[in-house]
Amino acid sequence: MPNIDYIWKELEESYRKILTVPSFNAWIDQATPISLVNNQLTIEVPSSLHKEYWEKNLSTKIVETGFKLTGEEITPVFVIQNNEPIMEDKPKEETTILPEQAMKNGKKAYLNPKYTFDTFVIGKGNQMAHAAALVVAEDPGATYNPLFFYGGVGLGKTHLMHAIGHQMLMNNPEAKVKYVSSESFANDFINSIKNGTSEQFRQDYRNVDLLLVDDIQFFAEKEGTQEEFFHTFNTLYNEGRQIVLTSDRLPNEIPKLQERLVSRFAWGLSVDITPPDLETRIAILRKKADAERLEIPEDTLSYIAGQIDSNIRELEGALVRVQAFATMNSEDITTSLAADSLKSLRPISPKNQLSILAIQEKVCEYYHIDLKDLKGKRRVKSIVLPRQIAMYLSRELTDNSLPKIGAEFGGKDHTTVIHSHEKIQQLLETDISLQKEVKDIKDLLTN
Ligand SMILES: Nc1ncnc2c1ncn2[C@@H]1O[C@H](COP(=O)(O)OP(=O)(O)OP(=O)(O)O)[C@@H](O)[C@H]1O
Repeated sequence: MPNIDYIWKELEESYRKILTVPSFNAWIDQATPISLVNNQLTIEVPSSLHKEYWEKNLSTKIVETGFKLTGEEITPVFVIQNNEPIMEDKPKEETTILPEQAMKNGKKAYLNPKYTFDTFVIGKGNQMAHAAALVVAEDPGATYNPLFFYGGVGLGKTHLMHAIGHQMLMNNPEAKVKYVSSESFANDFINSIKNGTSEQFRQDYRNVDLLLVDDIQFFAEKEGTQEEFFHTFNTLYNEGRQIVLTSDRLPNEIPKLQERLVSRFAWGLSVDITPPDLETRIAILRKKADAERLEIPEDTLSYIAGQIDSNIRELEGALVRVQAFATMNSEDITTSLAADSLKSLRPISPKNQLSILAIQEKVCEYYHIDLKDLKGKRRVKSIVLPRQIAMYLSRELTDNSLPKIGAEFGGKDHTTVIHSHEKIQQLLETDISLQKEVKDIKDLLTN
């Protein structure tokens, strides 16, 4: 009987022949064979979404190949990884270059040619979002409609959205893809009313195969735009066209978003993108450095990745800064040069350095209460207010998502965090002593 490594290698080879490079990277590369016992092949995958996809689309191949190699019936069993980070230690797949036609169509659809699946590094915080994006790109309108990405600033939501557009155009160059920010949608709508071109507006938005709308939190409070978007959504959805949306938070957390939109957005799949872990940040920098043909030692990449822990846009900015600094001084890029060039960045990004725990501890110290109580459920006023302040500050001073903040407060729901944030925000408008207290705590935290 051939061993598990041999069988897996053969399987990889056969998948390579039938899958696109992004699909191979998303499904096969992210899976790990664990054991082969009594003809049962156990395979570890990162999420339930991966498990479903494997079971539905990829497992027949295992039975087929297994039989060819062993003469026996091999049964695949999928288990979900125990939150292990994914390390990029496998050789890189060759890059797919966008065919010229797909590139042209992508430009027409306002897609950034750099935001493809190939340039996207898969890591712990985004592997589910990446997999969902791929499913939608390969089979638009069929599985997750709408697909909704949410998460903090600069974590790759727009990138994945564009990648879906590019992939769809690669598969079908005739596909009509439209990408807009929610503000552009609102502006187009308002202009169409002003110029009497409502019919054209509708044609533009309702005759597409894929509509990508970025940052829909900016729909908040725009009644007319929401109304129009509601009809656009319905038309596209009813015709089986794919809709992909992004926001910095879940639909039900967007203030003044109409209930009927919130409920429609929940018809599909909402996926959170969380900040990348250190390995992923290093992998992103390495990919970027390779693309720019920069010579950077590994330890320098690790150093830079260690400086910026939540926003990938800032991470890329740091690399550009180091590169510019090296060019200006005609020096090679080393860790000490990176440290010099990033020195001045550090004080202006306290947002990245504060942890929720640091905020909680400072608030406890300030109000003389126990951390246990702050994170607990007691509803006495002397604890409730500091708890709300700590949640407020966690939202204001860190990039953590609402669910993450809730979790750090003894497993509270994200809606509790929203409520607390709103409550303190409201009080701060009029309550002078609270203004002073919050300012004192902020000063203590940032000095
Ligand atoms: N996993 C990743 N691999 C490679 N590059 C990434 C990844 N995630 C993000 N980036 C890069 O980081 C930058 C910011 O990403 P993007 O604009 O997609 O973030 P966003 O989540 O849409 O942010 P915002 O909330 O500001 O709209 C882009 O240049 C993008 O290419």
